[in-house]
Amino acid sequence: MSEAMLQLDGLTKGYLQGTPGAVEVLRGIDLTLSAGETVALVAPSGAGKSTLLHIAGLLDTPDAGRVVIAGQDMSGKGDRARTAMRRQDIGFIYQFHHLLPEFTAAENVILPQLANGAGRAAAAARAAELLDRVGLSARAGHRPAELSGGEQQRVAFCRALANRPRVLLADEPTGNLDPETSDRVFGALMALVAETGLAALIATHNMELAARMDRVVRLDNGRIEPGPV
Ligand SMILES: Nc1ncnc2c1ncn2[C@@H]1O[C@H](COP(=O)(O)OP(=O)(O)OP(=O)(O)O)[C@@H](O)[C@H]1O
Repeated sequence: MSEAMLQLDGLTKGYLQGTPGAVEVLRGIDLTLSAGETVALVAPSGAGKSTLLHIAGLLDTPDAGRVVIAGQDMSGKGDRARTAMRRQDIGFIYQFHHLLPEFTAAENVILPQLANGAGRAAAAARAAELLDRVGLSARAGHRPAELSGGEQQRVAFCRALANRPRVLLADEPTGNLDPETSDRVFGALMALVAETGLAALIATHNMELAARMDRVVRLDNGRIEPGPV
């Protein structure tokens, strides 16, 4: 393990403050992931997992505390700096994959690379390599509607890793995959983590997968506790 890649310091976040429905979701989150480290985030429903992933991924801002990515403190940074960091250095895999329906699997993996300044040939080669690693070469020309849910999820995985992010944030990335495919996708993810030194924070309810990561942490009552769970 080497330098900190994702550092969350004293994050707090509440909703509807000052109203009777006020909820304090995060009450002081401290969590650091090193380069090449995989951490399973386990949380009961409603504990604030999405809130935490959104703040870590610069899609939302905390009430207090800071998010440091690859040594850069992102608190107080403007929209442009946050967007640039998100595009270059953060990969997201959502529970619902949000693929672009009018584009093929390959194009869904190519487009974020073009947006990040890659050339077309290099982007296409990278997309082909990633799709191959998750067993989808034969589906590269299919649109999302022509793919199964698990196949769409695998495309989302390739898209998230296309720009070689330094941080990967995932919400149940293997949630709707059968055990064998889940194993394959997880294996591909682990290999990519080892090759690229990215830091991966992966929310999952799958204890078997969680146990294969470097560390398990539990989010409960607004705080992070170390595993076991
Ligand atoms: N915009 C909002 N306004 C008010 N309350 C919110 C808002 N977003 C989330 N909450 C509340 O904050 C809490 C945490 O929500 P969050 O979506 O982060 O949970 P989660 O752990 O991801 O849940 P799940 O695993 O069930 O998807 C919940 O009690 C939710 O009702």
